Amino acid sequence: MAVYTEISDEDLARFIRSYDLGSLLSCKGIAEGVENTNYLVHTTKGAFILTIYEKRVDPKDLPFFLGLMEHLSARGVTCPLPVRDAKGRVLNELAGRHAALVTFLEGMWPKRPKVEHCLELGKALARMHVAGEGFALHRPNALGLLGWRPLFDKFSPRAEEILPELKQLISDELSFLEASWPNGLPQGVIHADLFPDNVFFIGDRLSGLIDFYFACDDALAYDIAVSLNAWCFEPNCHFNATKGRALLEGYDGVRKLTETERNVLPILARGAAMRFLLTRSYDWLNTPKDALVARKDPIDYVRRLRFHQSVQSIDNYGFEQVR
Ligand SMILES: Nc1ncnc2c1ncn2[C@@H]1O[C@H](COP(=O)(O)OP(=O)(O)O)[C@@H](O)[C@H]1O
Ligand SMILES: N[C@@H](CCOP(=O)(O)O)C(=O)O
Repeated sequence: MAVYTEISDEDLARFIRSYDLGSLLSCKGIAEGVENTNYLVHTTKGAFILTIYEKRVDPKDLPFFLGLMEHLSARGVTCPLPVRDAKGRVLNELAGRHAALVTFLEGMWPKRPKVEHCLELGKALARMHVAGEGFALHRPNALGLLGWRPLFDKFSPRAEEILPELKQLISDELSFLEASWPNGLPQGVIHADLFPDNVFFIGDRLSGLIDFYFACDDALAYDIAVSLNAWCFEPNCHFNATKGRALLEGYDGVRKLTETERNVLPILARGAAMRFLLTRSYDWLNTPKDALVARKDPIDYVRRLRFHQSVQSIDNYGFEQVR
């Protein structure tokens, strides 16, 4: 459950009155999610998501995230659209924190993604990358290569509480990644957290993307690596080459991958596995036991990392065999 900040009825009523959204009908905390507090709000003018920004969101990044959703939405990507208040502002305050209202998207996220979902996801990711071109604001990836070691340093003395060999594994892998990380790849705005729970479907049709709060400027192919890890492994952490191939084919049909981008996917996938292994490990060790949030298991990302370490070359992922 991700409701960190409770709001009083008076504060909520005052907040909603500052928008031209009619009368407040209901407001319910949303159980899903990890990072921010979300409420589903109904007014006489429709359904909206009220987000109160929590610990990991730096307030100076909020204009980037909210502006990006406006930019993408204006270019045909179905994503939440920030709502402006009577004074034209998208960013407000509630319960002493930064807060915004965005439009509600219909759809459900796929709990067990199928090959067809991966194909549609690949297309949507590429469309988002193309639509992101020309976005005026910039944000470096705070959880990119340069951010990994400082994050590891924050929990490394306790890493063995998760797995005895975790400290050595991360330390060796960071040295490898720092020495081999590719430069010069095509750059753009990436989502950086496009997991199944951030992609909605109505039936087999992809109906929208949400949760742009890790979006940043980085290598476009790194975003594919994040999604390969999140969508193409089975619950037992075995890689599903058919799903991987569908994701890549969907992507490539909209935005052609360069030869170099294809060839470096294995190392980008190792980096993407490292990024989520680090944040999950940090959260595993630091989330209070009574917090109303479901911690994500770091071990799933140890398994993904070990898989990519064993594969090394794009030719060994089994994409060709499923042709
Ligand atoms: N615009 C939206 N439309 C519909 N549901 C949404 C929207 N934004 C968030 N949600 C709901 O809130 C949940 C958590 O949102 P998310 O942005 O992933 O939170 P967090 O950033 O805290 O992880 C989602 O799984 C979804 O159920
Ligand atoms: N996707 C991350 C956690 C962030 O959660 P989200 O609800 O913001 O997508 C992970 O799985 O580690």
